[in-house]
Amino acid sequence: MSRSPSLPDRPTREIDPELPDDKRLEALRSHFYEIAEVNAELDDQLEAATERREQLQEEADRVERENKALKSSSLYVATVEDTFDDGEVVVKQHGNNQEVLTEAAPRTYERLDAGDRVAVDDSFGIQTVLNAETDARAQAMEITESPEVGYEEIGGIDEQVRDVREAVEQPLSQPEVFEEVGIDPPSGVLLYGPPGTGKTMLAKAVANKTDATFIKMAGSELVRKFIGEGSRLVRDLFEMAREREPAIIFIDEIDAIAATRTESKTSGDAEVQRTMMQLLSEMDGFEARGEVRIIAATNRFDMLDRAILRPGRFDRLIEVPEPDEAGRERIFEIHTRGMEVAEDVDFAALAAETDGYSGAEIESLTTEAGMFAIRDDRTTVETGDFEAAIEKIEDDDGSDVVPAAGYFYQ
Ligand SMILES: Nc1ncnc2c1ncn2[C@@H]1O[C@H](COP(=O)(O)OP(=O)(O)OP(=O)(O)O)[C@@H](O)[C@H]1O
Repeated sequence: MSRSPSLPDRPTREIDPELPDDKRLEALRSHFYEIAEVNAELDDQLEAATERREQLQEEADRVERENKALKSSSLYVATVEDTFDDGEVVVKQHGNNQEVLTEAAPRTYERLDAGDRVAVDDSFGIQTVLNAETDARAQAMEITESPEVGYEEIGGIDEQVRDVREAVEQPLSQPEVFEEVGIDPPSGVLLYGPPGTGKTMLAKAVANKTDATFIKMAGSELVRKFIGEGSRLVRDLFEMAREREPAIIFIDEIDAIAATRTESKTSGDAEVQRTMMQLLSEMDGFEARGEVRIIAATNRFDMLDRAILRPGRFDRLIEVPEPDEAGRERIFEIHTRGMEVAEDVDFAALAAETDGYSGAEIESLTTEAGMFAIRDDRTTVETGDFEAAIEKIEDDDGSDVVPAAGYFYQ
């Protein structure tokens, strides 16, 4: 923006009252001319300022119009492939991968680089350059600075907790131990087992214990929601983790991007392949002793492409099974800690009755029991409430709770 011009000095002149009249008149006249000149100069400046104000107002109106248009119409996300000196730009639209030569307004053009993501309208006019907030990156990743989950809140999988602490926590909290012994800690840890058994909790608890940033990305979302952006988001994920060290990267439902290759050659498959290749290359280029640890989880171990299990990738496998009876009893205790529970409620008996329940199912059972107490106008939850909750859950399911079907271990 141009600087405002400085104002001319105000002319001052002392006129000696002793001067003869004609000399005084002459002096006054020339003072008057000086003032008139300054006045003319100020007039010019005022005119220029008014003109500039009009320009700025026009600019403000234009930005407001653009803003409204952006809010009211749907735009498509595209990636800049190439820029040319004359303001022309090649963009590739996400989803259908259509490449288009378009033009960018000079102001927008100045900010564009190949690889940037932009929003384009129906006629491929570039409306805006996407920044970090509007970026898929922000939506695709869940970032928590040291999540509030402790190991003591995880029941029935003590052995798994110990394994994860050894493989993920220790390399972060005591890297010197690995250095002294001269070994690299496991590169990545894969937690596998049925849904709702505490895999996410475990990853969060490690982040909490090590004061690490927890960055979660769901494989299924990469494939469903961010079509065309998977490999870039995986790159961003690792970059983000490096920026926020110490960090735990948690890739949930990794089977969605790392499933065994199928015969079909649809473009969707190719996209998933690219995402997985990016993941593998990120892991291969990873500093094993660094301050970023990677945990992935899956309910479908049988579907995984073995390439991701090679040494230097997910080379530590930890099975997180459904809790056994003692584990279920512990989980009942954990999830009723904050509840008013009648003295005679027998968690061991409830555990015996809930064969096949996962941690997540026991959690919803305790909530359901609490609801029965509320319906009955009580603040204390009784055995009958738990029984009613079990009945309700099993009725809703149409049968006994069955362990998640369709996954197999090695
Ligand atoms: N072992 C457990 N001890 C205590 N609570 C548990 C346990 N497992 C699951 N839960 C409860 O269930 C919720 C969901 O568990 P979590 O998200 O960790 O499961 P998950 O194994 O990651 O499941 P998914 O495979 O479906 O992502 C937790 O927030 C917790 O309240």
